[in-house]
Amino acid sequence: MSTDTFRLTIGQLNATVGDLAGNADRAREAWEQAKTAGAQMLALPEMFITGYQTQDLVVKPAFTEDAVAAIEALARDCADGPAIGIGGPWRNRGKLYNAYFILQHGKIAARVLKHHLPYKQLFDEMRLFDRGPISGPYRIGPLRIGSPICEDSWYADVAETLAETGAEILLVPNGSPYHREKLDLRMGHMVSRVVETGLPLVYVNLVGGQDDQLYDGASFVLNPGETGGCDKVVQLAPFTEELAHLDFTLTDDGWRCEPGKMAPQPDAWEQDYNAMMLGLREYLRKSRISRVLLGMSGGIDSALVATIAADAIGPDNVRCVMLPSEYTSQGSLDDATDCAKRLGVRLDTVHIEGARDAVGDALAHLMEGTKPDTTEENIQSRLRGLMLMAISNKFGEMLLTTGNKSEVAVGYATIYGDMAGGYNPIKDLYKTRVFQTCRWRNENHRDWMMGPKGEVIPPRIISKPPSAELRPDQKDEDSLPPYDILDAILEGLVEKDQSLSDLVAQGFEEETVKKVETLLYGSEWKRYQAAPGPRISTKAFWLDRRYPLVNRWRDRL
Ligand SMILES: Nc1ncnc2c1ncn2[C@@H]1O[C@H](COP(=O)(O)OP(=O)(O)OC[C@H]2O[C@@H]([n+]3cccc(C(=O)O)c3)[C@H](O)[C@@H]2O)[C@@H](O)[C@H]1O
Ligand SMILES: Nc1ncnc2c1ncn2[C@@H]1O[C@H](COP(=O)(O)OP(=O)(O)OP(=O)(O)O)[C@@H](O)[C@H]1O
Ligand SMILES: NC(=O)CC[C@H](N)C(=O)O
Repeated sequence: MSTDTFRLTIGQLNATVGDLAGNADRAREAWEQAKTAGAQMLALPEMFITGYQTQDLVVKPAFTEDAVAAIEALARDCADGPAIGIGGPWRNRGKLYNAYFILQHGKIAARVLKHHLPYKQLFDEMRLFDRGPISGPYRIGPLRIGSPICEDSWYADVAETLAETGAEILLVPNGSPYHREKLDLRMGHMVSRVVETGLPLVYVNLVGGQDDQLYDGASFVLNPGETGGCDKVVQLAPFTEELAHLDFTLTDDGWRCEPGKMAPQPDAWEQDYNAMMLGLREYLRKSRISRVLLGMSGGIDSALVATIAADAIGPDNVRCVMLPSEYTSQGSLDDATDCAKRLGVRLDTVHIEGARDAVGDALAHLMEGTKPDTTEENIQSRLRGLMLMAISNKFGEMLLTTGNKSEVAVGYATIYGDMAGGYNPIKDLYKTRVFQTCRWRNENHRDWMMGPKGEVIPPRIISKPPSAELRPDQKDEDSLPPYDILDAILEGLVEKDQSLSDLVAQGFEEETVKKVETLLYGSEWKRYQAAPGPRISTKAFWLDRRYPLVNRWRDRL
């Protein structure tokens, strides 16, 4: 065997949390391909055997025992061929580690332990795992490989120690979730590691969805540059499963990877749309649900959710339901029909006036003497939820909710009403971005979309003023600030953790800023009961931002 070349196959693959046998099968298939391609090693992402993130499941000893048994079986099955690097949990002397297992000649030949445990944003690994010591490099054939595990590569020390102890390349297995512009952030850290160590770096990321998280893949390889910088020589596409065979050659300056595939990276609008679509597709597939339904009001939010659903699982698997009352305008009826037709999805109609009157009659003796208020509006929303859940139960279709991030942030939705449902594809998309996303989808079609090409969202739906149509002539802007102002204030409070005085200094009115803060803190309890949805920002409402449900603190101005 040559001592100055090395073929490394990387698997940018999709693992399912808890499906140990299924994940091991995927690893075996990839190994067969690596073997056929003459590779000396197959590298899989972080925690590939268990899927990622496992949350507290990994704390259960029976689960980690099963995971390690699956890794040992994989080692035995793949004894004769390339080595395998695969992520999994490792329990030893009362401690639990996030580890990378190196399988060779039928056995676990080495174990690398994660040193830096991420605990910010959506991560809580300090709570789950023990911090491992910095592990040294391992040898496969002619090559000494160092493997900082994901977060380990965001700091200088692990890579530096590996370089000092003889690593000749850095192979970084990752479970790195998507958010807007994440690739640039990762690239910044990885370029630093290459410049500091002078070693080539292979970044292998998971792909697929897990709960609210999207793993976008987008794996890449960096070679050290001649003048102290570095060169990207391989870039895989985001959001797709892919195996790549990387050829390393020993040069006078050390090991270098031959240039390979350079997949273009789509712009942020496309990546966000892909993430929301894949988030829904993956949540359904991994939950073994094949059909969805949603209430289609003729408004923009439900139109976008219907479009994402049609793209995710095909128009034939999406049912839209119009549930009109006397406040529903002819325009809304026409727009819902038009949108459903353009998307090729089924549209049913269920009237709510009769049920609403029946509820009103049943409650009349208690409500006597009270004035109409949001109570009556919420009854309509709840009746829609009830009807939609009945259809869901009868036909096995999961109900989607349709609240955008601006509404979710201020609690502008009815609990047990339009909040009823299992998954919300636009939960992390501010309303101002909803408009732009609809325009983007109307102008762009990709082969990963199962819905039709063209202007699938009627332009009128995009241009009309948003309304909940729960009373005559109602407009969202009657009770909320205009969405451009609302979203800018929310981004300040949520994404940037700014103070009210920061926002007032930026020119927002004191009264508006205070109102938005009151609505945001006052609706924490609602979000706790809300459906999950794909995370596309750095502060999604779920694991990124964990606020008390009871909270009397308000910022001073
Ligand atoms: N901390 C807490 N923990 C648990 N429950 C709490 C609570 N605080 C109030 N509650 C309960 O929650 C109830 C109030 O919540 P809820 O019933 O939802 O009602 P509420 O938030 O008062 O009203 C719903 C709002 O959403 C708007 N909306 C509704 C539907 C669709 C849209 C749209 O355009 O998308 C907008 C509607 O115009 C209205 O402003 C109270 O009756 C109270 O019992
Ligand atoms: N007439 C209706 N028929 C069917 N579903 C409805 C109807 N009205 C409201 N809904 C459901 O409740 C959700 C919240 O609706 P609402 O119209 O009150 O506010 P919205 O946030 O502006 O949403 P949209 O932009 O979809 O209208 C809608 O997205 C839809 O799923
Ligand atoms: N799994 C990890 O360690 C991920 C943490 C890392 N900072 C990332 O988001 O990419």
